[in-house]
Amino acid sequence: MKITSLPTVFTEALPVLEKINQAGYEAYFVGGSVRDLLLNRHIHDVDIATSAYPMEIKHIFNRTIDTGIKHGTVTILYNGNSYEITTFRTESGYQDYRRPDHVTFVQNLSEDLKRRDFTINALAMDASGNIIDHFDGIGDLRRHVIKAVGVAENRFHEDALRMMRAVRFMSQLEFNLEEKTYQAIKDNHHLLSKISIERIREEFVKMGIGKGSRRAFQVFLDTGLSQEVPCFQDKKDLLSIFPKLTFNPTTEENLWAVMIVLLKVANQDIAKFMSKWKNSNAMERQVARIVEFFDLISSRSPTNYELFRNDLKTILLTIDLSNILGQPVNGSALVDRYENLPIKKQKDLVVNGETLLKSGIPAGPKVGYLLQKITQAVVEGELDNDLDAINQFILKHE
Ligand SMILES: Nc1ccn([C@@H]2O[C@H](COP(=O)(O)OP(=O)(O)OP(=O)(O)O)[C@@H](O)[C@H]2O)c(=O)n1
Repeated sequence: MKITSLPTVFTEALPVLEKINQAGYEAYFVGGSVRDLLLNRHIHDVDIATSAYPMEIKHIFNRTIDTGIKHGTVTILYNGNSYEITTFRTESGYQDYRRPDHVTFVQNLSEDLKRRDFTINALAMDASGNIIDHFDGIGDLRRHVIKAVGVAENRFHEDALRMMRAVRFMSQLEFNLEEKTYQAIKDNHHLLSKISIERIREEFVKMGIGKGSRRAFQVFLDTGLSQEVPCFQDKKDLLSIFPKLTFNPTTEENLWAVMIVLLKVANQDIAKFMSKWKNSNAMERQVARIVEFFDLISSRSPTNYELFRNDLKTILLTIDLSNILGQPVNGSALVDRYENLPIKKQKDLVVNGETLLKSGIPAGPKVGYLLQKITQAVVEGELDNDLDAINQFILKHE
């Protein structure tokens, strides 16, 4: 197969391939970019594989960064873009089912393609647009199948994360798992426990927000992979709800929001669950806001109006909460309600603890009690956020 019309991301990178070729070495576009080109999907960057050694690449290009010389990778800067160029290699010395300890450079592309995870990822393209496909990756793209290169079990023993990648691609591409690949995951799911949660999380999130997430979740459960993820170990029932949802989360925040709501419905410890994921601090803060926000919605007694943020509005508008909360929830009505709140944060209230003390309320629990009553009445629209009105209200409730 020959591709005659290439997107810019490739045409911009063609001179890089040509320069390597002119120096007497082979060079190809490889991996996800070739797969996505054939699927007509958006391509964010291209990776290059070559017969040249890293030192030779450093001679050919002026501006280079030693990204992973030991593993054969040099990043080059060319015409305002950066490209990762990796020497053809096989991987050996896998210990702990993680990344290889050392790699062996090889002189032909064929060996390099053989070590890759799935047939659809073992494609290469030369500078003239010819596709090199030793494992019928093109056929599998047509059949919508994720199939391991060679013996599936071996691929997963080399890198157990590949089992998560399989379900992630299933979701992103809306593909099926080839039978032997599926069986190999089922037989080897326990190997996933060797992989760090950070690497699992990256694939889990991609799986959770892909178009085929619900089918992928089912496989994540059925193969036993979910059992190997610490926070899901005792949550089979909870996870089984996911494939039945009537919508797909499309952002990471939405995915966590769905998880949180599911945990809430099941009355489970959200903080414990979330801490096991080792999310970034920023995501943790976002998650905390989502948790409090759902508290707000389900209890219908808002206490902290600062929690209402535009980004959370999206969740309300895009997720069918009725489905997960098991009670009718009109997302847009809730958005309207919160948007039109007389006060959106505690500071907006014309009184606070100090002003109440100054007006003669004795120090003690009464202050907090009154403040809460006032806030609630203002939020519910029963009381104006006005000093006179509030003073009248205090007289009645003292
Ligand atoms: N555990 C892994 C990770 C990667 N690869 C190979 O390295 C390529 C590049 O990997 P990566 O950039 O992580 O993923 P992509 O397949 O490019 O997918 P995406 O960019 O969508 O994440 C893959 O296509 C695959 O050939 C592999 O064999 N095993």
